[in-house]
Amino acid sequence: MTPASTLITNIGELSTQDYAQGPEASVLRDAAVVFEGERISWIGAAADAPAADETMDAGGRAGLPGWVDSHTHLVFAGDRSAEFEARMAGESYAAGGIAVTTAATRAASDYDLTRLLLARVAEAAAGGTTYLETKTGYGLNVQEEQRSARIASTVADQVTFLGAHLVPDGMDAEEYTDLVCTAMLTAVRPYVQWADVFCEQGAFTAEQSRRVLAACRKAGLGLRVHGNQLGYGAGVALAVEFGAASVDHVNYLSDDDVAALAGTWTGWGPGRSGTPGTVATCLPACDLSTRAPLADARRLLDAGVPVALASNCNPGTSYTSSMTFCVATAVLQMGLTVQEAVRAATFGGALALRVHTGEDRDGQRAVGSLAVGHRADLQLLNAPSAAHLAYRPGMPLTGSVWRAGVRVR
Ligand SMILES: N=CN[C@@H](CCC(=O)O)C(=O)O
Ligand SMILES: [Zn+2]
Repeated sequence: MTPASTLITNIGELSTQDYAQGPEASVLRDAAVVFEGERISWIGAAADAPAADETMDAGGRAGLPGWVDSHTHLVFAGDRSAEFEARMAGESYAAGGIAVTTAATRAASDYDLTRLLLARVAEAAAGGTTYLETKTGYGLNVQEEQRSARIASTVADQVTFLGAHLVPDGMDAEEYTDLVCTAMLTAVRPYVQWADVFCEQGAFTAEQSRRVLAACRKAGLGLRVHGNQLGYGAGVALAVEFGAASVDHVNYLSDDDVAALAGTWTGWGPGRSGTPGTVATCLPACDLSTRAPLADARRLLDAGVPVALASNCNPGTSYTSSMTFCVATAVLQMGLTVQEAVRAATFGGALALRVHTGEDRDGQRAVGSLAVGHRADLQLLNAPSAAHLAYRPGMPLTGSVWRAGVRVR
């Protein structure tokens, strides 16, 4: 049973990602945290910590918010390791592989799809992920997209409708786009908070993407876009035009794309209130698995665009939910500092999902940073500092993990 209050003390380095007092003040030494139920009730110097029902000594280990994985595709069945092997032998990635997963997903029972999803979420939690979004997109007809959305909504923190992932075999692209915007949208609507579109050659054109985004916005959904993954294109511009919360992949960006994203953040700053703009979500595990150029997160941050790091866990382009792998790659190969990478994988993801604030909205507490009133999502590393995530890549550094005050590892 979870005690009413828990004190975790002797945390050698606590990266709170709470910029209310500025970035420097967000890393505490010799710190402690108190959870009451699902929320953080106290945070500060270990020497000043109040008593609690239960105490845990962190032994000088590092603490940080649980990872917020803002981009996954976890509702699927089947295996595409042959496609991966072919890619490693020189084939290039094409959106058409999605059809293989669609066939396997449609053939799976509700029980099997739920079991697979639960196992993937448990794997992510074991790696320190305490909040995650997942998408539909392997059903691709009204009944199957609704089924994916329904199953996802029982397990994931947030669900995104991605009916516009690929035009299924045998359907005309225009007719399918109409279906996504009408009957399919109505069928999934009770189960989802967001809509997404794969705006790319081989998937949906800019015009089709625009129709999907307009219909989903009218239905009251928040928007996100898979954009600029396989080449330069309209994804970023559309995301900005529609006020999307994020545009994801962003491997091929023109100067205009970067400037447009930066423009959405005018008047907003970390630690201050204001209306957030469009987050650029980088997916390094996907870039490596598709042998694509790593998204230029350094350029985005330097231009003033907040970046999220996410796993994009899916069977085609990124079959891993390891956020520690993404963080290590961002530091070692994408030019981010350790704190920038940790921030992108915690606060950045929360910003992309609009759960970064401290308001207790519909039972939703802020995640992605550690402060009084936020959800008690904490991970302790088997290391004295967050730097070890990149200093010792591939090592089993995830120690204890709490999600909403409950120990999950
Ligand atoms: N790019 C589009 N969708 C997924 C890949 C889906 C698949 O190939 O199964 C992605 O984000 O990479
Ligand atoms: Zn994706």
